[in-house]
Amino acid sequence: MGSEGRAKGTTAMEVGDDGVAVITIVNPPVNALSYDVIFSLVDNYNQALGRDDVKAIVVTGRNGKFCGGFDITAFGAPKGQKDDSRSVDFLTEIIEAAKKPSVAAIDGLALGGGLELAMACHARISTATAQLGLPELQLGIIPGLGGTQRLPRLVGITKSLEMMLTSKPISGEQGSNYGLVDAVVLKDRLLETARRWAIDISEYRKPWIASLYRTDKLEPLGEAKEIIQFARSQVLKQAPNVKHPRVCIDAVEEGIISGPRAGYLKEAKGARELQQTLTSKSLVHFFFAQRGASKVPGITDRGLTPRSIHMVAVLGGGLMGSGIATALLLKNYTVILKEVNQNYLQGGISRIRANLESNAKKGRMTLTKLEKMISSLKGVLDYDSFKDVDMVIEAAIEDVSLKQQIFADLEKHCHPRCILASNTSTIDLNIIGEKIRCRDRVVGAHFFSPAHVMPLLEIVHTQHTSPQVVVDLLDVGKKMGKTPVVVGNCTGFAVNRIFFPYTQGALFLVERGVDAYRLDKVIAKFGMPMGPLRLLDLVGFGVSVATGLQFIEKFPERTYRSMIIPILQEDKRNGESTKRGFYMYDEKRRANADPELQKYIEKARNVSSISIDSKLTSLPEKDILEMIFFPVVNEACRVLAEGIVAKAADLDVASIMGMGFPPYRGGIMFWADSLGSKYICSRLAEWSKAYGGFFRPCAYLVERASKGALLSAPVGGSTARL
Ligand SMILES: C[C@H](O)CC(=O)SCCNC(=O)CCNC(=O)[C@H](O)C(C)(C)COP(=O)(O)OP(=O)(O)OC[C@H]1O[C@@H](n2cnc3c(N)ncnc32)[C@H](O)[C@@H]1OP(=O)(O)O
Repeated sequence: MGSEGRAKGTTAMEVGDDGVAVITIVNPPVNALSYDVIFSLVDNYNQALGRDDVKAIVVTGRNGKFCGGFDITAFGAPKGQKDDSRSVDFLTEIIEAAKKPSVAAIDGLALGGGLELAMACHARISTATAQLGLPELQLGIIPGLGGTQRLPRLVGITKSLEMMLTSKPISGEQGSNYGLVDAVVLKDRLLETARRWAIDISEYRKPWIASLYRTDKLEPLGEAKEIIQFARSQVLKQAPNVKHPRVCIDAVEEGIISGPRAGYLKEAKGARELQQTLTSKSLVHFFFAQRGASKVPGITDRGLTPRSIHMVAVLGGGLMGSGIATALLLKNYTVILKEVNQNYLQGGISRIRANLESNAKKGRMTLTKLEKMISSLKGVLDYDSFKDVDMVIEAAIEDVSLKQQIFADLEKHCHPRCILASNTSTIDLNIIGEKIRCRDRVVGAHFFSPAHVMPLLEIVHTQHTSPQVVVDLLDVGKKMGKTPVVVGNCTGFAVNRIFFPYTQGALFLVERGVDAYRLDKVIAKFGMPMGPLRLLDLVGFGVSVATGLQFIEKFPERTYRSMIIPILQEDKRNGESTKRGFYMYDEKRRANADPELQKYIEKARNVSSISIDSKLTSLPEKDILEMIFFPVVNEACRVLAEGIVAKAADLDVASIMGMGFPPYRGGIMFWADSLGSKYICSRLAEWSKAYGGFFRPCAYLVERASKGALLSAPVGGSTARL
């Protein structure tokens, strides 16, 4: 709460000769509204309102950032009743209802409580690039300082619901088009314009507007009800497992039907209750876990600064390589694409162009920008131009000797500081770099398909990789808009290691009599984008067989050997690409159940001498979920215990961004801890007795369970491979 110890942020007030008090929020890095900031803001406001030499007030934020919203680190912190009402009421009572006008001068960002503060002011002046939004729903809560009431009154119900339900901000420029912003100015004119505007309001040359009581932007009641009903049906379809989007819509609706005061009260109650939910705690955990993922002990704490990377070569123009090249071009890197022949090269370039064009079609860039990006791409068939590149990302097929040869060639043709990265998803990097001398430059840059869309980047670090190279790649990853997770070197690294048991568990259950389509439905209902069998179809059986072989070799004692996929392959069923796998696919790539699947499953049972297990055929949903996800938790525990990741939260990020684990469950380890290590271990032990090694709980899990300890509590000892 900040009343004890050092204050967490403050505000500064300066009164000018023009009679304007400028109150500046000072709480780096994003000027969040901590309780100390709120109290200081209230105190300065009261002073300004009481002073005879102050005619009007301008609120702004230090260092080009208006305000990043309520201080998320203070969520759930104990606070007295008095503090609560003081922080909620001051926007309406002290700012909006004051006898002196307020103007918000916005640069950088006005998010959450920051935008709510700005909306309580009587006008908003912004730079064109500032980001304005109410992203509270991404944290499992709703706006709590009047946002659900004021935003619809400033931009209309449709736009406000879109902004809140997607958590996406709009720019100052767009804000001006929608009516959220009163004027857009250059950064160096911001304060001056806001001051003048404030004086103009106080002297009645500009309107004195209280957003809460505006109605001119609201759609007519009948239309409003339809919009709200539509939004409600959409969130029920898209986010059935969480309630905060519905609470948000309810608060908006209350304000429209019963007036802004009633809406405000409904919002305050909803916001307070939602903060205590597991959903919100999970999403807040994910927020900090994402930011924590790029803080790697022993690497990012050495004071190294990233070197500048301009030119990147991508080796291989297949699906992965072209996706990586697209992602680089989108962030203005110069890219060299190398292929083995003209045909493949042309194919790669066409794929990149198609990716960029699809971005342009969605209105994300102009055609001029697209052409400029294409002009930053050079296709080559040899290494002649590699002497100038700062980083190479190899994205050739998963063939060890081919990759070894490529890296040996790269060492000859690239300058000695060039970073040599491989996009391999499973192969040990020490083997890939075996034939070269400069192994400190070798690093894994594991992107996920499609690379220009998927947000995760797994940075794989061997015992030879220099910390500087990891720091450089972290910087490139962030500039590409990815969330990087740094992991140690092993078969499958972190993501594929924990992903593998997910599909294996499904094959195990199906072979023993669980209905394949029911299984997928149960997993999708839990919140995964699709069930494991649909996923196997999507990825293609070739990839899963290749990965499976690596796992059988490395972890034979716990790799489940199912015959279903090889038997499907015998009939040229390779998944979605062949229009048949576990499902059959129509022209529109829609997956439909295939009655013939049963025939293949029965054949697999015969070949492996497995019979249907009557205990499993009518397994309740809860047991299906646990039998699929507990082996994943078990493998995640091994990855943590081996020091492949620095902390459990990294696995939460990896599972959400790499596997599609629902973010509102906080990630695989956070979710597991919500169930308890004891319970998970006991279930695995029970299944392992009945069904063998695939389910056997690992030593780490057994140890945590015996103490009733959290799986995410820091790991002791010196096993770390980072
Ligand atoms: C009552 C109200 O209705 C409730 C609210 O306001 S809830 C809060 C609403 N605000 C938000 O959701 C914004 C959350 N923040 C963000 O989206 C992004 O951090 C940002 C767009 C502000 C900045 O992004 P970026 O420049 O990439 O920097 P980023 O690394 O994310 O953040 C910088 C630091 O600020 C911290 N931070 C960002 N927003 C914060 C906030 N609202 N509270 C506390 N810390 C915050 C981050 O944790 C990070 O800390 P670290 O350096 O120790 O890791």
